[in-house]
Amino acid sequence: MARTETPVCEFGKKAPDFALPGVDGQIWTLEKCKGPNGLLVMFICNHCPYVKAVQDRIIRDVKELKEYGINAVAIMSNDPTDYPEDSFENMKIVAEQLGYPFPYLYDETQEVAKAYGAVCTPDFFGYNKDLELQYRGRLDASRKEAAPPDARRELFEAMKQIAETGKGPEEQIPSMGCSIKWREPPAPEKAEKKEVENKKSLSFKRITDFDLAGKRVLIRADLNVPIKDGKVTSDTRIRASLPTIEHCLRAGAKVMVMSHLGRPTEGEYSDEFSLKPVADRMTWLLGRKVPLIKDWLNGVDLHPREIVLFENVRFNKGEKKDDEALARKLAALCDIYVMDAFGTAHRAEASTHGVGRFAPEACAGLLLAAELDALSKALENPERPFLAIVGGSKVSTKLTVLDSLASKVDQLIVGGGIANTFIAAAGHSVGKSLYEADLIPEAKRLMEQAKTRGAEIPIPTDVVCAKEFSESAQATVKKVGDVADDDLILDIGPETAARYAELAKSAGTIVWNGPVGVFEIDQFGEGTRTLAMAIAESSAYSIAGGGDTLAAIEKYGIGDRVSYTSTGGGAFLEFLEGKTLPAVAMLEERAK
Ligand SMILES: Nc1ncnc2c1ncn2[C@@H]1O[C@H](COP(=O)(O)OP(=O)(O)O)[C@@H](O)[C@H]1O
Ligand SMILES: O=C(OP(=O)(O)O)[C@H](O)COP(=O)(O)O
Repeated sequence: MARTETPVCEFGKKAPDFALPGVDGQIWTLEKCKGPNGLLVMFICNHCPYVKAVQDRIIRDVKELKEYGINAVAIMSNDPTDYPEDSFENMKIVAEQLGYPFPYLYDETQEVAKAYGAVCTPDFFGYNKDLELQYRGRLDASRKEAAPPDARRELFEAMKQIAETGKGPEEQIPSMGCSIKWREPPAPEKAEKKEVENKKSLSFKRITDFDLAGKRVLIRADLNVPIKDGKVTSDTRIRASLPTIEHCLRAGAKVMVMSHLGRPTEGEYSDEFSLKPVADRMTWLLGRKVPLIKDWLNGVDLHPREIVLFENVRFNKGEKKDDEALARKLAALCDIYVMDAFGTAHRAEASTHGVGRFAPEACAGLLLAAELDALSKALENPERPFLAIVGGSKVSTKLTVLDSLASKVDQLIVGGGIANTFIAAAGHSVGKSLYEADLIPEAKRLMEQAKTRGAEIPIPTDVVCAKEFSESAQATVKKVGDVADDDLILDIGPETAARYAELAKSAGTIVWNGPVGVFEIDQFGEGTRTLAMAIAESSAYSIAGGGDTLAAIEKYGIGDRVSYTSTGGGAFLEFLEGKTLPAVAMLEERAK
């Protein structure tokens, strides 16, 4: 999502005409849209955070401007292929839900955006009664977050002035937003970051090798996303899974999607780990109902182009242990099994591995194939110094990969529960913090090993502690040697964060998995925020991945400044280690 600013206003330029379909079923032209004293043409879309931040202000301003004889029209010109939230169907839903008081039009060919010279969403064009351009500035000081309620209403004031005098203000501050998603992007950035050619040819079947019409297709996606109060708080993994799902639906398949969520007790249903919020979010993104099926092991009847989501695979006994009987049951549900869960490809479980051994056909989905292609290319010849940042809470999964990772990278920094284990290994108290006592000897060995190579795994010199794990807990910065027995270390301290940020700024390549603190709670998020900003500002090629890391990237708004974001965390660390991921090994085996 590239951030873009609008150019200066070309005063007097005439508004290009158009005839576009609206969400109300009508065709709208410039003449039909215009008000007695002028017209506000807005290029907006559904998915862009800059638009979402001001939707309510746009509605307010448009309503009030009508009183001054100014009408408004909104045009959506994005290619929805990679942004299904922007589909015409979803435009209808958004317009209805928010009660847009203006026509919302779909510019499918993108010709209208090109004729206007629109660059981003939101991009505002304010015209006087003769349809001459008088304003090309922003709505107000909002960016991805809404500006304070008393922020100057720059767009409103300018349009009011245009209604009254026919002229816009001299001083105009450009609008900022996500770039328009062009069908044939000229953007070198996109080519550089996403269109990675497949140098290492991977020997497995791909979904595009099959005729899917009428076939029962079982897709294993990784929809393990953060959820709070029954709502998905970061849907990046869901959106990344949609191209495969939409490909299958378009091809006329009967589509069954399965995923895990969190780590529930196997064999037991629990509301806490239900995929219900995910089904709701998918319904919204796809613009069609995605029913969640609770009892699915014995199969479901579907028509071609129908889709269902199966309830959490980890509610099934035997899932984690890759139980053969369970895997055979899953395999019997389909004609083609599609492994698309890159984030879980490092797990040999019944739904990621066993099922593929027994299904009539097994292949990789679009996401899995794209991730493997992109990561192989990006890591082929990394620019040095090569820095890895490993944090988060999955200590046993991640600490054990550090061994081979340490020999691949020039610098390794640790955070979260992993750093706590290293702090304990260095002989300090970690109080009641998350750490893995069993892995202290391994952490000591890694530190020794790094020293003999003349390298170092630095441990934090200061940390942020609390007495309890809660949103209202008080944060106290302490020297690492001063942690009390009843303390929880929940973040790296400011001195440590600044040191790590310097390393990030001077790196040639950065891989980042795992927040370095409990970033979901603001008072323990400063370490992760500092590091995220340093990654964003660094000229290094940066790769970041992991369910919660993606959420942190979203929270700190650096998505467009990370070179490549992967949906995998542990999976991409293991891939980086050089391991063949079990799910990929299974696909390769099936292709023999
Ligand atoms: N010091 C800490 N103590 C407890 N939890 C932590 C700590 N630091 C980070 N975390 C938690 O780790 C979680 C992310 O860990 P993980 O799942 O390993 O990352 P990812 O999903 O990006 O691979 C976050 O929810 C964060 O709150
Ligand atoms: O979130 C995931 O991994 P990640 O935290 O390493 O990104 C995957 O969905 C795998 O989940 P798991 O580590 O519970 O097997």
